[in-house]
Amino acid sequence: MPVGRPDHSSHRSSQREGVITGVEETAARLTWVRTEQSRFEQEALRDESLADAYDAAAGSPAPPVDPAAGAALRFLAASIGARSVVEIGTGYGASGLWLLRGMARDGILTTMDSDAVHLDHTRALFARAGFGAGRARLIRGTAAEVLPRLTDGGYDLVFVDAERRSYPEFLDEALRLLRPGGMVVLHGVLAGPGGPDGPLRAPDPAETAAREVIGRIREDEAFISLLMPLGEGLLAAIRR
Ligand SMILES: C[S@@+](CC[C@H](N)C(=O)[O-])C[C@H]1O[C@@H](n2cnc3c(N)ncnc32)[C@H](O)[C@@H]1O
Repeated sequence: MPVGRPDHSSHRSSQREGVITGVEETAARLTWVRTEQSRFEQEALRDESLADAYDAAAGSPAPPVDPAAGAALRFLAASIGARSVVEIGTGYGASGLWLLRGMARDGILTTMDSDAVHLDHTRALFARAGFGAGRARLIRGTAAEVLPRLTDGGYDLVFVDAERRSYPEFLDEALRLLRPGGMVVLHGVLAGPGGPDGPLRAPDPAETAAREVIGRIREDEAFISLLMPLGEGLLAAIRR
């Protein structure tokens, strides 16, 4: 019986089918993930105050954390029963509201922004949401001006969402402010078109700074850390 070339065609077509099935499964899974995420987002936006914050920030140069990242902030604040929280970068108040919703009922949020218009908007927003002056301190100024006035070791959580090129300095300040076991959370650490091997373009100072804090936190055994691909990248770390 002549021995012909082995026929791989059925194997190839079943491989192709396998690949197609795999692609379809991945696509179906992604659709499901997006659907569930958007359900969470829709749920969050039923909260009128949050919806106001997102409306006010739309198209502004102070983009809010997206609802998935906001829900993570609320969760993190609740998980440590945060009573004293510092926020760098108030914006139009979305992240502040998420934090307040997770904090202990008598917790106080200290939030700062260099822009008075953002603070005025957020003060009114917080008041409408039931968080008056007793629950939130809104301070006008740059982080460099305000942070040195805050007490060492006095805070449970520090959230950073402003001027990424200053993240290394903000991390140093956050570590000074946190009590032992406190948590620092930085937003935007995965923003930008960079990739694992570095972008094929001139280095961007904001991205370089973000990479520096990711590296510092990852390599320092004093931290228990978590990098979440939510929003523009949320990096949380607890200092033992
Ligand atoms: C990305 S927005 C914050 C969005 C806000 N966290 C939210 O989720 O709604 C950044 C904010 O930081 C403020 N900002 C930028 N650089 C700052 C600095 N060095 N110190 C204090 N605020 C700063 C801007 O005015 C802007 O309102």
